[in-house]
Formats: sequence, C-alpha cells, structure tokens
Amino acid sequence: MSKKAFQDSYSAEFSHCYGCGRDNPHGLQLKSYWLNDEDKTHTIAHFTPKPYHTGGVPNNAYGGLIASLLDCHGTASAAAAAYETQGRKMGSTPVLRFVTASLSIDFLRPTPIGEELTLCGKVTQLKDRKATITLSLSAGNMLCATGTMTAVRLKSE
Ligand SMILES: CCCCCCCCCC(=O)SCCNC(=O)CCNC(=O)[C@H](O)C(C)(C)COP(=O)(O)OP(=O)(O)OC[C@H]1O[C@@H](n2cnc3c(N)ncnc32)[C@H](O)[C@@H]1OP(=O)(O)O
Repeated sequence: MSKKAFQDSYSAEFSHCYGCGRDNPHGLQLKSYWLNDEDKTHTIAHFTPKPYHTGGVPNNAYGGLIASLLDCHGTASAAAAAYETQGRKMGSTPVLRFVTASLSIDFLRPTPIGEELTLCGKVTQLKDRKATITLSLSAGNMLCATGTMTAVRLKSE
C-alpha cells in the first residue's frame, strides 16, 4: 500500500511501540489505514503471523499477539477519527494520542499462522477524551476474534 499509515504520522517519541512503532525493530510494526478515501469511518490493517508467533498449538497464533494487533489498530483508529472530527491532518499539532484504557476480546476460533490477517476497526463513539472502538480480526472470510476497546486521549501536558 502506498498510502501513509496512521502510525507513520506519530512523532519520533511515540514511534517505539512494540505493536506499531516504526522505530522498534523488535516489534510488529503494524500499519493502519482508512478503509478507503471515501469512507473515513472504517479502518483496516494487515499482518501475517510468523511461525514464532505461535501460542503453542501448532499453526495457531498466540492470543497475546492478537491482543497486541487489536490494541494498536484500535488506538490508531481512535487517533485518526479524532483528527478527522476536528478536520485536521493526522500528526498536526497539538497531537491527539490515545492509549488503551480497556480492551475486551472474544477469541472465536484459532487464528492461523502464515496467512495474511485482516484487522478492521470502527470508532462508534468519540466524546471528549474517550473513544469506543469495535474491532475484528479475520483470516480470509473466517472471523477469528472480535474486540471492544475504550481508548482515552492523553492530556496535552
Ligand atoms: C501515546 C502512544 C502512541 C503510540 C501508540 C500506542 C498504541 C499502543 C496502545 C497501548 O498499548 S497503550 C498502553 C496500555 N495502556 C495504558 O498503559 C494506559 C494506562 N492508564 C492510564 O494511563 C490512565 O488510566 C488513562 C489515560 C487511560 C485514563 O486516565 P485519565 O486520568 O487521563 O482519565 P480520566 O480519569 O480523566 O478519564 C477520562 C475518561 O476516560 C474514562 N476512562 C478512564 N479509564 C477507563 C477505563 N479503564 N475504562 C473505561 N473508561 C475509562 C473515564 O471514565 C472518563 O470518561 P468520561 O469523560 O466519560 O467521564
């Protein structure tokens, strides 16, 4: 994808996240985008688990990996929606950065290793500093996990 990912607009000090920091060579480096330019309500990201992302059951991904992916896609979606609501370019100052306050996940079926996963997000509520995001993770047409997140925007100080 040639578009700029949400995470690529994070400033250098916020670019070392294990899940999505572009400057963390040991991390997952997840990249999240709007689903398309016309629909800035749904977000998407892709990730292909490697064999070392196993949870122990052969060919199945570790639940913590799934949580990490949903975690980063959710907070990035919240930040993107907040900028969009304010009609501002992502990354412009003052920065709008969200952290996870709560994340609930339903693991519906095993998530395969070695197949491209699709993460989808939708910010269903954005009020003051608090965002609610619904999330899903699929392998092909197989829905493997769903999640609901509350993300809170960091105070400017
Ligand atoms: C900035 C980083 C960018 C890089 C990418 C990051 C992606 C990675 C995502 C992560 O993994 S973040 C790491 C895991 N999360 C944390 O470490 C967060 C730890 N918790 C905190 O720092 C604070 O508890 C938090 C900032 C979430 C809230 O503290 P505040 O004092 O700023 O919030 P406050 O008490 O003023 O509440 C603000 C609103 O959030 C709501 N809220 C706070 N905690 C909540 C909670 N746990 N569940 C639901 N709602 C919550 C609270 O009710 C309120 O809602 P209302 O405005 O409607 O009244």
